[in-house]
Amino acid sequence: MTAYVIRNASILGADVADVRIVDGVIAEIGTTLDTSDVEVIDADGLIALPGLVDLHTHLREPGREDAETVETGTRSAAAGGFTLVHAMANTDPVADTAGVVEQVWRLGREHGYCDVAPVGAVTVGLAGEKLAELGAMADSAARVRVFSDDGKCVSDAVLMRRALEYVKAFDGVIAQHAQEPRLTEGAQMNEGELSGVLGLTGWPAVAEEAIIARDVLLAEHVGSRLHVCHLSTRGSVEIVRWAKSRGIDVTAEVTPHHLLLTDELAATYDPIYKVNPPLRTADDVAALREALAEGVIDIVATDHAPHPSEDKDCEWAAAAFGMIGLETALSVVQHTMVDTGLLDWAGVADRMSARPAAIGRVASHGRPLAVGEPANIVLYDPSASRVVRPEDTVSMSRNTPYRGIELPGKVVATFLRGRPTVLDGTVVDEASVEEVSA
Ligand SMILES: NC(=O)N[C@@H](CC(=O)O)C(=O)O
Ligand SMILES: [Zn+2]
Ligand SMILES: [Zn+2]
Repeated sequence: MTAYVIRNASILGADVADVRIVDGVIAEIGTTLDTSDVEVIDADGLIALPGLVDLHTHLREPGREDAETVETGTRSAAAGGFTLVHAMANTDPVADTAGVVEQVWRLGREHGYCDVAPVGAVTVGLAGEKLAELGAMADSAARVRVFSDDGKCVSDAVLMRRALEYVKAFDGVIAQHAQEPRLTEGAQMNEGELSGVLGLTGWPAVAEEAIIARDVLLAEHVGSRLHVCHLSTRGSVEIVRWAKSRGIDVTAEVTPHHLLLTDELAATYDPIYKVNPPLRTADDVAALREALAEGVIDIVATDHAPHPSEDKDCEWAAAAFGMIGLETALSVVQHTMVDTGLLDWAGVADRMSARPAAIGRVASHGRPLAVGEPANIVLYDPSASRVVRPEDTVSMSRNTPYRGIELPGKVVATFLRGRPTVLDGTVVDEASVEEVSA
């Protein structure tokens, strides 16, 4: 394996140092390291962060390979600075057996752009009727620890209780898509004054908050671990804050789009802004940013949801919910959290690498940048900027809500166990990379 010295990187946005990578591991960190017999990566002006970890990615394979595959989705992830993504279970077939999760895990290993940790479904076929083989998925080669019916809510309280109880045996977590189904029948956008004006059925905040309130109480009752997917309202923040103050083992994520965009975009009737949960108000956005800074919201997760143009380029009511996000996540977090003074780069590393790995119980990612640790590293230029163009995306799908928007920052390089998956801002093609040792 090629050895590297990354020269003059600002480690977590602080001290400037050189980083030596040998055999996939951080071998030395210091100033003016010897560069004989290594490839030198010039990181002047760049920030070094630990490889990012996404707890919520839709890779679409198996079943919707016209939207994304494990190969294209992990390329997109690498381009965004990620070294591990958790692949959501709402595929076709659903990832509700050891066989399917092992297939997804194996595809991730084969393509090698970033690691893939499959999420297992909570219920068979996401149908919300009976528990899937949680234990078999946990014991499989994929070692599943995160279970979710994402896209659908586990709305039956008894099933949710059973699932929370079951995963305790292997330290798993239930990641809930908090959406009370009866309160959101036919829902199209955030419920408020604007939904009335636009004539689109509203998705009230209470539909999210009621499920989160129920679930934190269930998690407390059975002494288990709950994770809240894509939390989107001020009221949800207050419930999670209350639950944490009681010692309930709950964690929560916010997406980049909910940190930046608001429901007013629905007035365009452009379904690029149609997402679940819906874009909320500016007041919600302010609450989400503060909660992420404070740590009440633990992590940023992309909810990268690729859809082909035929599922998005149609009238609002008929369009699919979801937007892509892997390649813009770090830029949106810089814009909303760092450039606003709410979070420093060490905080970004915590919310986008260390904590998501900890929630997913993945020991080999989210590690500090320190000697002896696996060389999962992203080099990021915070002074760069770009106007987002859908045609520049590495993802197979083009449904980015940031089209035409100027965002700061650029991922210059990503290293996965010492092997560059991105160099000079470009994904390193498989053919030209060295074989990773198994
Ligand atoms: N977020 C979305 O709007 N869509 C997701 C499902 C989900 O995350 O709930 C999808 O799978 O497309
Ligand atoms: Zn969801
Ligand atoms: Zn999702």
